[in-house]
Amino acid sequence: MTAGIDTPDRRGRTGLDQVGRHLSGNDDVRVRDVEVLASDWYVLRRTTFDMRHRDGHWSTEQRETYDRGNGATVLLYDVARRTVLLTRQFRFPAYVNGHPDGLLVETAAGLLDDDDPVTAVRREAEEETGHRVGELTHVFDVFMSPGSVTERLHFYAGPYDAGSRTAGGGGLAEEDEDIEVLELDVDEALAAIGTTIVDAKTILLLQWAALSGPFAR
Ligand SMILES: Nc1nc2c(ncn2[C@@H]2O[C@H](COP(=O)(O)OP(=O)(O)O[C@H]3O[C@H](CO)[C@@H](O)[C@H](O)[C@@H]3O)[C@@H](O)[C@H]2O)c(=O)[nH]1
Ligand SMILES: [Mg+2]
Repeated sequence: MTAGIDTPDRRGRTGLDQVGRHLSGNDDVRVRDVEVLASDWYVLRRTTFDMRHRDGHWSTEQRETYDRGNGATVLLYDVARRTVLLTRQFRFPAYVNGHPDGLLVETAAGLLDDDDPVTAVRREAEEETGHRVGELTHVFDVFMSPGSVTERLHFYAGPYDAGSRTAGGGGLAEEDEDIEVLELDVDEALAAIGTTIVDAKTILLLQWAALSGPFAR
């Protein structure tokens, strides 16, 4: 009996070794085995598969994949005041990989957990920024790091103003989240790309907003 495989682990999960075994969309890929290497919080798997190359020969490959589920993110914008509402929070993976203090400026975002993307993005926007988003524009759904991380991130944008504010934001105290809410002039935010704004989802949304979204000229 193994927790997470045939009995629930401490997060209630079973069947963690079944994911990916039955893929059938690509005749040139045959999955042979899935091993769970780690599942303390999210799940790291090693998958062995046969792959037919473009010249016709087959090889056996192994790939590790890190599975945190999927996520959703939203750019909150105010066209009249030309501002965007962002967050700042400590991100250990960025800190350990060269970011000077690990405090990343980001659009509000979170994992879907068991919700659909629209429900999840409304929940995260309110928890993190304290604004209840009304209308939402779907922008695109994107693989953020397709060589190793399974996540597909769902992108949205929606207006905010003084009237959409319901609470202070800042994240969930019970999850120890500590999230600062940051209102920036959109031109200042665009100018900060590559220096103080180095989070991919945030850059994608800011550039979309300037090119074809609410701040397009
Ligand atoms: N105990 C524990 N908690 C964790 C761990 N990893 C994450 N958490 C907690 O899990 C929660 C995740 O918060 P969300 O707001 O749902 O997700 P997110 O980390 O903001 O993710 C968003 O941004 C990511 C980075 O751009 C995106 O990858 C993701 O899709 C989403 O948009 C946070 O409370 C975080 O502290 C862990 O290893 N252990
Ligand atoms: Mg979050």
